This record gives sequence, structure tokens and C-alpha cells, in this order.
Amino acid sequence: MIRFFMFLILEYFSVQLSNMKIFTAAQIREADAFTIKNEPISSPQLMERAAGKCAAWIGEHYSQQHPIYIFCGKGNNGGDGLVIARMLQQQGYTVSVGIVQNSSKASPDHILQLQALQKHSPSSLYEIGYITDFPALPANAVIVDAIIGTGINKPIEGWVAGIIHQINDQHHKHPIIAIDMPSGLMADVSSRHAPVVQAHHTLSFEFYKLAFLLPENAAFPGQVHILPIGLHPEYITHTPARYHLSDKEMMRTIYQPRDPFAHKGTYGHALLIAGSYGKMGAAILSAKACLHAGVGLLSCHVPQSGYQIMQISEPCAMCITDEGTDYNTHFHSSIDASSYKTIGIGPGLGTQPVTARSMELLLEAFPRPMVIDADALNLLSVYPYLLYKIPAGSILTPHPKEFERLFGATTNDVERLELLSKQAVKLQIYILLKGRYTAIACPDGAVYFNNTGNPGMATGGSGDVLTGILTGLLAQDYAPKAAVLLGTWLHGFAGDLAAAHLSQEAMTASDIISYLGKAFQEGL
Ligand SMILES: NC(=O)C1=CN([C@@H]2O[C@H](COP(=O)(O)OP(=O)(O)OC[C@H]3O[C@@H](n4cnc5c(N)ncnc54)[C@H](OP(=O)(O)O)[C@@H]3O)[C@@H](O)[C@H]2O)[C@@H](O)CC1
Ligand SMILES: Nc1ncnc2c1ncn2[C@@H]1O[C@H](COP(=O)(O)OP(=O)(O)O)[C@@H](O)[C@H]1O
Ligand SMILES: [K+]
Repeated sequence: MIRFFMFLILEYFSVQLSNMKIFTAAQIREADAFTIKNEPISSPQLMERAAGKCAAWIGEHYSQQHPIYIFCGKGNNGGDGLVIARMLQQQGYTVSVGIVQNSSKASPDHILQLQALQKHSPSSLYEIGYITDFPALPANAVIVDAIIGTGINKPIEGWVAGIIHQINDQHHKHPIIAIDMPSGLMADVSSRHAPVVQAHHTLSFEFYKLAFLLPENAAFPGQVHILPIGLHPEYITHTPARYHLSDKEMMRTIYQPRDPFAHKGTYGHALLIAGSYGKMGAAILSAKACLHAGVGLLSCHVPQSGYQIMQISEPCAMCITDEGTDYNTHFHSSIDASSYKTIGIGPGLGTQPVTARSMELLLEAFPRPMVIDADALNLLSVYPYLLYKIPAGSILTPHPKEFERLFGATTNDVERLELLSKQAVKLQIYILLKGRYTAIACPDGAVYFNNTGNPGMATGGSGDVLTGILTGLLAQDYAPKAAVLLGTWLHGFAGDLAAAHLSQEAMTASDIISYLGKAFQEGL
């Protein structure tokens, strides 16, 4: 009984703590101000609370044997650094605090905290006004970067950039812990080519920042630890966000357990159009993934040379052969819109012009959301007018190269996200841009980042598995948004389980399918 109540309490807090919205720097400032006004709490108290979380984290990870070198800017990020310094000194750490003169005026909270530290331990403080002021660090020093946080207003330049480079020169010698943001990183705009601290850990307050999720920023935040600081829940609940991070709690609300009275018709009949000579593996991976995602019935449309391969590899799938020997060229003729709940098309398909023609006829004949991947996407880039024939609510799953072929090049990742979202709205479809944090753009303009998966999945066939899972979920009557969020999450989670048991190196795309069952059991 006690365990049950403990479980309920933990569930309650995990739901409370799970915060999917990714706010902009401006919204974070509003959340800060709203909390100060409505909790109510004073600004210095909120800073004590936030910095206290960081000091506790540092205390848990580094002993008093480590001298702590904190670099503070003149704003509130620097104010946090000053509070952390005071708290760690009180716990017996040797702390050295360099005040980086990055602005002519200090924020009121910075001034307050500087006075408190001057009273407490003036000898630990020194000013940094030029590159040569950077201190020599003892062997086991830990660096804390509190120069600039979400208040950055332009890329860092001049000698302050020199300080950032000096911190980065220590990357292989000392742990670097960034407070809230690695200094120099801008939360919502591209920081490409700007000097940014390359942290090992970022202790960020309350929310993920968009910048942490962009591939172009991979070198900067290190491991991100989100520290809840009690920003007002009313602001968080009622303020709309464009970007979101998907999480387990969200998946649990999406997942539909199977009906005890179900029969195979209940969970839909999917058609998979995939495979060509030499690429039947892609079709088989998709077919297996679709079946393991719970589809009721699966038919695979394959070229003649793929018939035996498919039948022998996957007895649970039915098989339709194309007129083409090595390529699918006439799959539109096997489309009877009433027979299939959904269609998955693309893995290993090939890009023959005759395949494109069949795809055009298919798009004209089939009215419901489908999954479009791989070579089917490449066909869309060669014949872009086909984009306008895609049924509303369909799911496109490009990797970055396929995305560029489809919609053009961009100069940075923020621009690419804008383009992703714009195209999803324009075409009224879901576009899933694959990567470490796969970005899922919805027809209403919202973008969800997926947080599961690992570099073990950077191996041929992983994307084919995703296509199969998404097709399987659509067939089971999950709405497209539910299917795309749940399918992407399950795919990554199964990949994480595979990596945990087999290693990232040894796992293959087939292993993602093998762990899909465990992902349903342990994840949902
Ligand atoms: N959110 C929350 O709830 C809470 C937030 N808290 C903390 O507050 C932080 C935000 O503080 P903030 O708004 O004072 O801004 P911050 O990051 O210190 O930067 C401003 C300073 O940097 C300077 N500066 C800017 N750009 C520059 C450049 N390119 N190159 C050089 N300098 C540049 C700018 O100078 P200026 O340009 O104005 O002369 C100014 O001095 C946040 O990240 C978190 O740590 C917690 O304490 C409590 C709860
Ligand atoms: N480093 C990574 N972290 C998380 N997921 C990854 C990583 N690398 C690859 N993946 C996932 O693996 C899949 C690879 O898809 P794709 O590039 O289409 O592979 P393929 O064409 O070989 O099937 C995507 O879903 C992607 O999100
Ligand atoms: K910082």
C-alpha cells in the first residue's frame, strides 16, 4: 500500500516536472517576471534559489579538493555565478571569482550579490578586463562559466571572445560547467560562427532552450541538466510555445492499449511499397517494423525479383508482385483505396521515371494520410509538383540531405527549422526531419523535438524501421500527430534499449525492431 502511494506521489511529481514547452529567451524573462510578481518572490530570492540548485549540483559532482574557478559577467548570469561562489565557499571549497568586464553597467542583482561576496570573501575576487587577465589554473580546477546567459543580445566579439577562446583551450584539461547557457550561445537564433563556450555540462534553468537541440550547436552544451527553479506554473501552462520536447508522459497519454475483443481487422490493413533489386533489405526492415508496431494486416508490394525474398524473410506479411522485375513500376494498380487503411512508400524503392509516374497515380488515387520516405522523397524532389498531391495529414520522413533536396538549402539550423515548419503548414502534412533530436513539424506550425535515440542508430536501415513503425501506427487508427510523435519516440527508445544491451557499435537496424516489444512494455 505504501509503495502504491509512493508510486502515485512519484507519478504526480514526474508529471509536474515534465515540461515539454521550449520557451524563447523573451518568454523566459516574462516567466521570471511573472513568478517574481505572482508567487510572490523577490528577484534576489529567485536568484538564490536558482544558483542554490547549481551549487548543490556542483557539490554532488566535485569534492572540496577541486578549486572552483568561476567566471562571472555583469548581468544576472554573473549574479548566479556570484551566489554559487558564496555558497560553495560556505561549504569549504576554494573559490576564485573573475568578474569579466563585458558591460559598463552591472545589473542590480549582480551588484547586490557582488557586495555580499565582497563582505564574505573579498580576496577571492578579481577583475578580467583583457585577455591577459585570464588566470593560470591548477591541475584539478573546475571551471564555471557564468559570463552571459539568456540575456545575450549579439554574438560576442573582441577581447571577451578571447576569454571564451581561453576557456575553450581548457576543454581537455578541466571540466567546464555552464550556468543556464554556454556563454555566447543564443537561445533562439543561430550562433553559427560565433564564439561560444564548449561546456561539458550545462545546468539550465527550468526549460530546454531551442539552441541545445540544433545540430550546429552540438559542440557547446555538453550534457544538459534541466534544474527546476519553481517558475510559476500558471505562466508555463497558459503561455503558448511553438517548440516542444516530447517525453514519456506525453507518450503515455497517446498510447492506446489493445481492445480485448479486437480481431485482426481492428488494427488496419497497411500496404508497404518498397524494395528493388539489391535493396530488398530496406523493404524487409520496414515490413518487420510495421508488424512489430502492431499492424493488423500487412501487404507488401515488391518487384518480381523481391517476391521470394520477402515471403521467406517475413511470413507474417502478404506479398503482391509488381510488373517490374527489379523495380516497382505499377504499384498504383494494386491500390484499391477501400482495401488499405494506409500506405508506407519509399524504402529501397529506386527513382526510375516510371516509378515516379506510378507514384503520381497512387497519390491521386489514395485519399488518406500515408508515410513517404527515402526514394519516394527523392522522387518528390525531382518532380516537386507531386508535393501538392500528397494527402493532407501524411508524414514525410526526410533526413537532412533529403530535406535539402526537397525544400532547398538554408544557411543555418534555425533557418532550416523555419523552412521545415513553413512547408508543413503550406502542404498541411507532418514533416519529420531526422537527427539526434528529430524535429517533427505539424500542419498547425508547432514543432516537436524527439528526445530518444542514440548514435548507435546512425547505421543503414534505421530510417526504414521508422517508416514501418509509423505505417503500423497509422494503420491502427492513431491520428497522424499521435502516430508521428509516438512512433518516433518508440523508435528511439527501442534504439536506446538495443544500445544498452548490445552497445551502440554492435547494434544494427534489425536490433531496433527486436527491442520494439520491450520499448512498448517498458516505455508506455
Ligand atoms: N530566467 C529566470 O527565471 C532566471 C534567470 N536567472 C539568470 O539570469 C540570466 C539572464 O540574466 P540577464 O537578463 O541579466 O542577462 P545575462 O545573461 O546575464 O546577459 C546580460 C549581460 O551580458 C551582457 N552582454 C549581452 N550580450 C553581450 C555580448 N554579445 N558581448 C558582451 N556582453 C554581452 C550585457 O551587457 P549589455 O550589452 O547590456 O551592456 C549584460 O551585462 C539567466 O541566463 C540566468 O542565469 C536566474 O538568476 C534567476 C532566474
Ligand atoms: N545520433 C543519433 N541520435 C539519435 N538518433 C539517431 C542518431 N543517428 C541516427 N538516428 C536516427 O536513426 C534514423 C536514421 O534514418 P536514415 O538516415 O533515414 O537512415 P537509413 O536511410 O539508413 O534508413 C533516424 O530516425 C534518426 O533520427
Ligand atoms: K553562462
